Amino acid sequence: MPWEQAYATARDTPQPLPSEHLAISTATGRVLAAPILARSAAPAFDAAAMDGYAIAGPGPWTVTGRVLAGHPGEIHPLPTGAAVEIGTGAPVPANADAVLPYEHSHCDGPTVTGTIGRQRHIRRTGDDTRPGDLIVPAGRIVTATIAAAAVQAGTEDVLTHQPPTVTLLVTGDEIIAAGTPGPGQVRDSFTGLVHAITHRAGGLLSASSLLRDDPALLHTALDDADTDVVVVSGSSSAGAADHLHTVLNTEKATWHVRSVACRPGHPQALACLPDGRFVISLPGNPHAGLVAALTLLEPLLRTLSGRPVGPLPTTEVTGTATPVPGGVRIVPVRIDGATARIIAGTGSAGLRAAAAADALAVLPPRWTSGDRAATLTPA
Ligand SMILES: Nc1nc2c(c(=O)[nH]1)N[C@H]1C(S)=C(S)[C@@H](COP(=O)(O)OP(=O)(O)OC[C@H]3O[C@@H](n4cnc5c(N)ncnc54)[C@H](O)[C@@H]3O)O[C@H]1N2
Ligand code: MOO
Repeated sequence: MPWEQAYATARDTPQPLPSEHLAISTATGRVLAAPILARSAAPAFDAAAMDGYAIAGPGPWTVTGRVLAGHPGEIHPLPTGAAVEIGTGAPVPANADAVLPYEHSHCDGPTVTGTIGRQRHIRRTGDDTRPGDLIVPAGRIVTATIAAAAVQAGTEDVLTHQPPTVTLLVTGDEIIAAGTPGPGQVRDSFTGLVHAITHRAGGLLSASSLLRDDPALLHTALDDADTDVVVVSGSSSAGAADHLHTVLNTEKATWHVRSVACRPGHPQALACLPDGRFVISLPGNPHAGLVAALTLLEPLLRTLSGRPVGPLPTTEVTGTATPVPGGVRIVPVRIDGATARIIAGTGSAGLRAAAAADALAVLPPRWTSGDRAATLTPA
């Protein structure tokens, strides 16, 4: 399958997960399934914008009391010719015309004098937001600022898409989770990468384990994975220890992507189990696995989580790369202004070039230096 079609299939095959009500304080990072509307006005009452005196009518004024923010009890209307000392954020008595800041007023015993300027220094009820006003539309990711604006407007719970949950199964007899590899062993490179890409795409990596190359173990682990998506690293190819395709066929999975015309990463795959769980196969070579995670896992999770997947950015790419007949070559690049330069010495196993890169450029079959190419962003 062409690389572009594989990316579009991962993006377009799933539906966003159902929505659920959440307390706004726990909704940061979720995608809104419904707009946030103001439940109450902000400010909720006429409030002083300065410390000073609330005054009614023409001066001089007689000070009759003091109102600070959080004032308990009733606040009486201010008779003409009267003033109350007032603090910023305190409710302004009815009938007050303005707040005179301390620095624009003079107090002599019970009498205050001063000049009302152009500014009245009163924040009127609903000046910022009225009940029913749109705070943000559906589809936006809840940020801390959106959450703060929502509570300011009296909205304490929101409707958001559920985040897709992910299980990672790292296969390979040679793979170790930590420490220094012994002879023939390889330290796992995928758990951190899959965690970061899952998180960036709005998902949750809720389980992760290492599996020996044994089809029965893979079967059981797939059956037991109680998540929306199962990611399997390694075991994607044709070797005697590569069981994933056989196991998925036994499970009667539907293949959506099975081998992609790209290097690195051609054995990557996307399938769906009969119960609706998605399985993504990341080739074991770490650079190939990274490419596959950006090609299939990220767009799949973005759609499941309700995030829009816009067109990939493109940039002018310079340098040399070996073309892939009938497919795309994916290369790490350093971006310098409007141009991306290919980092030399890249293969499908090592990640050093990808670590030094700002992006991975997707070079089409007839690409020559200076042509534009789509880019993916490593996590
Ligand atoms: N006869 C063929 N052989 C291979 C083909 C092919 O088309 N025909 N494709 C090659 C390509 S391309 C890739 S990519 C790999 C894919 O291999 P698998 O997904 O089956 O993975 P393994 O064989 O288990 O491992 C390959 C390689 O990656 C290392 N690896 C695996 N998991 C991890 C991990 N978690 N962290 C770090 N490194 C890992 C593993 O040690 C191997 O070196 O197949 C080619 N062969
Ligand atoms: O996926 Mo393989 O070489 O294309 O690493």
